[in-house]
Amino acid sequence: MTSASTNTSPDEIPSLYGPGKNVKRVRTRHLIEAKERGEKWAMLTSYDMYTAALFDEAGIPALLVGDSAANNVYGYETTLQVSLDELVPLVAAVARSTERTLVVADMPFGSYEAGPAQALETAVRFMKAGAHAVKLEGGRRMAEQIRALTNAGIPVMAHIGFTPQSEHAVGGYRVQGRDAQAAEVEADAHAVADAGAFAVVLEMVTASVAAEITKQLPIPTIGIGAGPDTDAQVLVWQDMAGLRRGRPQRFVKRYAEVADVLQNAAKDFADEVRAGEFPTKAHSFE
Ligand SMILES: Nc1nc(=O)c2c([nH]1)NC[C@@H]1CN(c3ccc(C(=O)N[C@@H](CCC(=O)O)C(=O)O)cc3)CN21
Ligand SMILES: CC(C)C(=O)C(=O)O
Ligand SMILES: [Mg+2]
Repeated sequence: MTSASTNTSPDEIPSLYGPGKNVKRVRTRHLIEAKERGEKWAMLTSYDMYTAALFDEAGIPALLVGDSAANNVYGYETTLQVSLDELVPLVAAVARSTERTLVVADMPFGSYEAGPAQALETAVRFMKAGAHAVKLEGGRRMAEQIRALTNAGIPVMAHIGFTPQSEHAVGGYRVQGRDAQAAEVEADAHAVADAGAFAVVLEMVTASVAAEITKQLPIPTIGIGAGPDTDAQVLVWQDMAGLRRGRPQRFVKRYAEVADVLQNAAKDFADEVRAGEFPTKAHSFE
């Protein structure tokens, strides 16, 4: 994609691939090197061409095609309902629309739990669609899958702490790592790093446990509701940009009110059509 849609030159972007870095395509090693330099970075979700191109041009070094497409694209109640067939075309669209960002495909519920062979089959579909890495939920219990994918040349981002796909086993949306549970989350973090994961998402983990894990692991930690001390942060873009209405989760900060902008545009359009003000001669053909 060209930069026609923004006026930001790639050279001005203060990021992993900013001035002097000249990184053509962000690789997993760049994210690991950023940790070594103490450079923090941001990941966003993306599920379509325009957001992918805009976030790529904005210097976001990693984009996640999340299974959160379930409730942010497809209108399902939870992530449990979205299928691999529904996610593959979104991964392909994001991959086609970006030049430099690392595209991570989130493996949906039911597409990897059966074992390494199933996980490999799923990951291969995503890589053929254009992904550069895959993500899966689970710590110690997914070590075999992480190792199998890594051995096949597929970078794996792990996801521990609160794992939405296991909502029903976990007993709801609950903060992980309090009290005695801290040791469990830490054991998961070490297990995924030892199994070969290049990064790990920590979701709704207490800030102190996330900080401790971040200090101990050689790979970057990416927090969502995990406090300020992880190496990176991730948010669902519709939450971050205020496209999703309603009370945001505690861990969300809204950086725009896109819902208002978009709805006002729709209202203005409809008002002008009703009033006979649109289209004018300028929008018409002789
Ligand atoms: N739009 C969206 N944002 C997300 O962050 C997100 C998704 N969708 N879908 C997949 C998962 C589900 N996630 C979620 C969704 C809701 C809460 C939530 O309601 N949290 C409340 C209560 C936490 C508590 O019980 O203490 C909060 O206020 O943070 C948390 C994680 C994170 N992911
Ligand atoms: C919230 C992030 C980490 C995620 O897994 C998703 O968007 O599906
Ligand atoms: Mg997910």
